[in-house]
Amino acid sequence: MNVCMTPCPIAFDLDGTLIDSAPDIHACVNTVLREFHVSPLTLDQVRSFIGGGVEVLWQKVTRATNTDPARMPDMVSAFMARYHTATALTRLFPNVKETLEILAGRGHPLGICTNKPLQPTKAILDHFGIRDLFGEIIGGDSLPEKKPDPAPLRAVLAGLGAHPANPQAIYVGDSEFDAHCAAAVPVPFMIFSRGYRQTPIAELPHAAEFDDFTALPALIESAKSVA
Ligand SMILES: O=C(O)COP(=O)(O)O
Ligand SMILES: [Mg+2]
Repeated sequence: MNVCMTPCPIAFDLDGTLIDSAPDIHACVNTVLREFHVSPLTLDQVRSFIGGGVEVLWQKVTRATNTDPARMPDMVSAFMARYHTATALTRLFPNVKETLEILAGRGHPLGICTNKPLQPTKAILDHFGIRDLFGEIIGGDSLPEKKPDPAPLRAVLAGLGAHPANPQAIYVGDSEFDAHCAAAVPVPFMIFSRGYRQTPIAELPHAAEFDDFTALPALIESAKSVA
């Protein structure tokens, strides 16, 4: 696998990595379930459904609530109508903004590769005043493919100036979708351990693990010496 040459492009996942968005997604899901006269789900349930994008989320919601899958398109539409304004309960994970500013200040081109649709992605980045830090943003509906397919991450890295056939870059994320996507590109994957993954970290391909964003710049620097 290629190693990162400083200052290499760095792509970030969004939900469960930069932002703790599960409370807003949970509230939004339950508002729609209420509208459709379906019993609500817990925050832990909804958090465990995040990572694959909106369709995967709603497949899991309809399964967990024993809802007729034929109702899913209407529920997804009702959810999407609310999703881009669902920012009130979302927080940046600690030290995210400071760390992004440090990495940008060192010259790393930064990007976002998320399965979250583009409109709510841009809305939440604007909400936190961090959208301008990212030179390329690919959402779950930007391309026909979603993570774990490598196409979205390849598109982000190409947009950040990485060589298409030889991307010397790093991906930072929290989930199974991210780990397998990075392995398929391939680029080294750094996993944020406080996110929404369901699998033990040891079972996921990763180059490094961290639980506080203040540790990330040093991990990225040390990736230069990974053989
Ligand atoms: O919206 C989702 O389900 C996942 O979003 P993420 O790719 O930023 O984790
Ligand atoms: Mg995620």
